[in-house]
Amino acid sequence: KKYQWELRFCQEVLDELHKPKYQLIAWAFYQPVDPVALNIPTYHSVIKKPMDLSTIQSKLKTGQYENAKEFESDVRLMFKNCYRFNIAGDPTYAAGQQLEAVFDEKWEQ
Ligand SMILES: Cc1ccc(Nc2c(-c3ccc(O)cc3)nc3c(C)cccn23)cc1
Repeated sequence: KKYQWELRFCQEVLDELHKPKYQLIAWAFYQPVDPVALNIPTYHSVIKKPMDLSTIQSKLKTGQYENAKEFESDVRLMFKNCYRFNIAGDPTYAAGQQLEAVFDEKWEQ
């Protein structure tokens, strides 16, 4: 199908974000935010649509993305959530900015 190569590129970009060289800035995004573990009980009242790299990976593997646009909007949602919940200048906010820059670089390659 014509979207096959698009989705193959999405996997390539996702693999890039998981590379060890980005671990320092990506690790907070590997798994869903755990409000209990992180002691942020307000998280789910602030963030209506949580998103993270493991959820994106499973959606890609189970054919839940029709095309690259749908994949990209989940990646952007993940970063928007990070900027909405975290405070500019905080480590996680800065990590999100840096990881989004890596994504942008690879995405528009
Ligand atoms: C008190 C407090 C303040 C900020 C945070 N941010 C944060 C987030 C986070 C990621 C994405 C997101 O949309 C929201 C939060 N992930 C973490 C992790 C893995 C460790 C430490 C802090 N972390 C945690 C606790």
